[in-house]
Amino acid sequence: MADSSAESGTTAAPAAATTENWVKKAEDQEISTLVGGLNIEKKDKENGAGGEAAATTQPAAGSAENGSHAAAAPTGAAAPAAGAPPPGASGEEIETVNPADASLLMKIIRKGLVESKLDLEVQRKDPSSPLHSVKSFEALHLKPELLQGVYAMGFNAPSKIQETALPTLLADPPQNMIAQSQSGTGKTAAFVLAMISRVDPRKNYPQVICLSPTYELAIQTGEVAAKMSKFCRDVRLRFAVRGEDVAKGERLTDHIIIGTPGKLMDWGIKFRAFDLRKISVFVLDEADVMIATQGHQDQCIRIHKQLPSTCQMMFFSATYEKEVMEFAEYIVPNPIIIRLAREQESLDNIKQYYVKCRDQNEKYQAISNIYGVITVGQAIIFCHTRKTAGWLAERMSKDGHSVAVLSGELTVDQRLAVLDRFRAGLEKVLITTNVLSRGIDVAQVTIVVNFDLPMDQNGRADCETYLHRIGRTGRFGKSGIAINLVEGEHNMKICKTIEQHFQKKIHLLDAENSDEIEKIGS
Ligand SMILES: Nc1ncnc2c1ncn2[C@@H]1O[C@H](COP(=O)(O)OP(=O)(O)OP(=O)(O)O)[C@@H](O)[C@H]1O
Repeated sequence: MADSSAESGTTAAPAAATTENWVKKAEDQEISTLVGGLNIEKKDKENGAGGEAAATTQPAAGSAENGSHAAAAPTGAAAPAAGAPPPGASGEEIETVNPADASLLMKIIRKGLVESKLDLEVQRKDPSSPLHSVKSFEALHLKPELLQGVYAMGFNAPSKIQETALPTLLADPPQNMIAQSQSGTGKTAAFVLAMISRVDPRKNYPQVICLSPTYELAIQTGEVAAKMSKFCRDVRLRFAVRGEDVAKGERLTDHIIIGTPGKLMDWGIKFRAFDLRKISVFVLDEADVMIATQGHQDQCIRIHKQLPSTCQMMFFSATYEKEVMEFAEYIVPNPIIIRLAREQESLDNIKQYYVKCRDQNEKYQAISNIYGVITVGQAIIFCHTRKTAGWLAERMSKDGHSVAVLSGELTVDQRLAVLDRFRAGLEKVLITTNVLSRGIDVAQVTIVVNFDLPMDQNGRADCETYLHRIGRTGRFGKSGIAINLVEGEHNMKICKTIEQHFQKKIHLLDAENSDEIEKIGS
């Protein structure tokens, strides 16, 4: 199939645009003097539009492999011609989520702290030793300039994980920590505060290093550090990321280095631009994303080997899988482990339906009918592949509906643009793939449609993805409706498996009860 994106002008923006946007974002946040001084934008251009940016932000895209580009928003879906049969699940790869991209997107679209009502679990070597917890930032006895920075960020009180983690992270003698809690609960702010607090600005050499899995994630963390240390004028930060270089023979005098493992390894081991043996704090952020990235784990271990035994190790992850914990235990001796259980999504407030469709045309018809009845609220439609998403968008657009498309080959900037438009209500319908199955909190979404039922690569029901697509947490506990388009016996089986798995009835939706949707859609 020809790649028609060029014709429609929707080809992914060059990587430099992404980079520029980060710089722009940093400037917007009044930290241009800090981040701007890094000259990222200029260096990227010199380096030919940041080749590594493409490597770090694009791996999920795979657009070169299958040659299909779905559109950015809203109508220019440049996928197969309208009327062409939509691809089934079998012939094509189901779109998978790149953890680094997903994490970045979540960070950017999140509006603030994710609060949890659930309990924090703490494990430590000596359970009888008292564990401090603070209810205010003052109680941490921070340097006044640092406290000023914290308040200037609008943080009034520590989040749940910060209450327990911060006293330990700041304690003397330093203690190692492994902390796990879902994205958005305040981990970054916690370790950044600890990093700044540990710096002795009188010593002109790097004392703290923080490893992030990708360029963009490192920049995000750097932005938080720059903001928080805004009033600590003698604390210097440096990014060790693509586009940043050290001159031959240069010895770094910055206190905190935030970067990706490859670059940090080059600077610390190959070029000896700083002495890893003088590092007193080592932070490993997004450890779960880190180990999902080829080669990063080994690089982290190589850096870690050079650190002194007295170095305080801080290890943060959003998940608590076996692999992550094995890595954590290798890197972090005698840690205090803090875990905050994830708030589970549930199907409690969701009415679930299925519509029997004989073929793709009937599926399309069902979608058109649903579109017709949404007068208030918005809908998200999930497809397996970006090809199907593009096909559906093209067809709906041709029929005069205004739809947005979000799939994996879009750059982060393009995804944000699509989401911003959708959030603003400029389109009623967002067509997407699994790239968005987690973390959607667009409050006004009332209808979720599974154009393709969630299944794994082997064609088995994927109940977890189903829950992520349509479930709501207590926080967003509004009622909603889920509609599953069921085509053929195999789909029907999947639908039944999902029903049994959650022990929640999925009702048949047909002409007799179609007014149900009208009630919810209005
Ligand atoms: N104590 C606080 N009070 C108010 N807002 C906070 C506080 N701590 C963090 N935040 C804000 O909450 C959001 C999430 O915080 P943070 O990025 O630290 O979470 P995280 O757990 O590190 O997320 P991720 O796993 O995605 O990196 C950010 O917008 C941050 O500015």
